[in-house]
Amino acid sequence: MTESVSSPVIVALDYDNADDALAMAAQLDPAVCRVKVGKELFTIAGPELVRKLVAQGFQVFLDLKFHDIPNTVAAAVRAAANLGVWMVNVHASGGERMMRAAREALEPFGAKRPLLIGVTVLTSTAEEELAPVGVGRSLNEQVVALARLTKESGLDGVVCSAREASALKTACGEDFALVTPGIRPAGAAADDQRRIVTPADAVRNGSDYLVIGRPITAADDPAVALQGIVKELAGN
Ligand SMILES: O=c1ccn([C@@H]2O[C@H](COP(=O)(O)O)[C@@H](O)[C@H]2O)c(=O)[nH]1
Repeated sequence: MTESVSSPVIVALDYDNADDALAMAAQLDPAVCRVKVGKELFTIAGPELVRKLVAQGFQVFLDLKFHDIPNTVAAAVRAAANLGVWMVNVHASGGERMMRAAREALEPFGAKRPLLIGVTVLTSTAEEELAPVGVGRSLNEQVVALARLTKESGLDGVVCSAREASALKTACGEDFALVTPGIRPAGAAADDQRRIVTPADAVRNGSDYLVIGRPITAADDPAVALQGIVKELAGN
């Protein structure tokens, strides 16, 4: 696995087959960006594809957002660590006992363990969608509360929108990693995302890692799109 990666970009390999994902990866440099395998690709291509990406030198974020009873989540996170991934995540709303079980499952991996991250509120969620699912707090309050719980449970950071990054650095400290999807270059379509931020603003707000899918993978030339984003960040 590449030890140092020059940009904070994590390219979301959201494809419905392994060949397309590997073709995209072939256009990427593991010294420049990381890659993310999510639910669609993992369901279709499974652990073999993850092993291939790791063998190619990529730091792989396995974005399966586990949410289950503590014993099941602990076992799933352990299985992810055995694949050699760099980062894995669980839903913070699974609660402290679930998150602590996941963290403890990684103890035997020592310094080689993946980063363990809690998902706060999905970047596709808008303020008005919280009340119907029983959340009475404001979106910002909910994100901060879940991030604090994630930190108290011993995890390394959270997934959030870069809109909340500054508040979370204040609430949880500089070392608490902020992983932010919902990144859109100026003028790009929001698609199904609701809390979007440009790459440069995300870094200015305090994001540590920028998860970017369609603005790169659906571009006419994905390598050029990535280069443009990396350049924008370098000028930051
Ligand atoms: O809150 C979240 C958590 C995960 N994601 C994932 O990130 C990418 C974003 O892709 P885009 O094409 O750049 O919108 C995708 O894989 C999501 O599953 C997220 O968007 N928001």
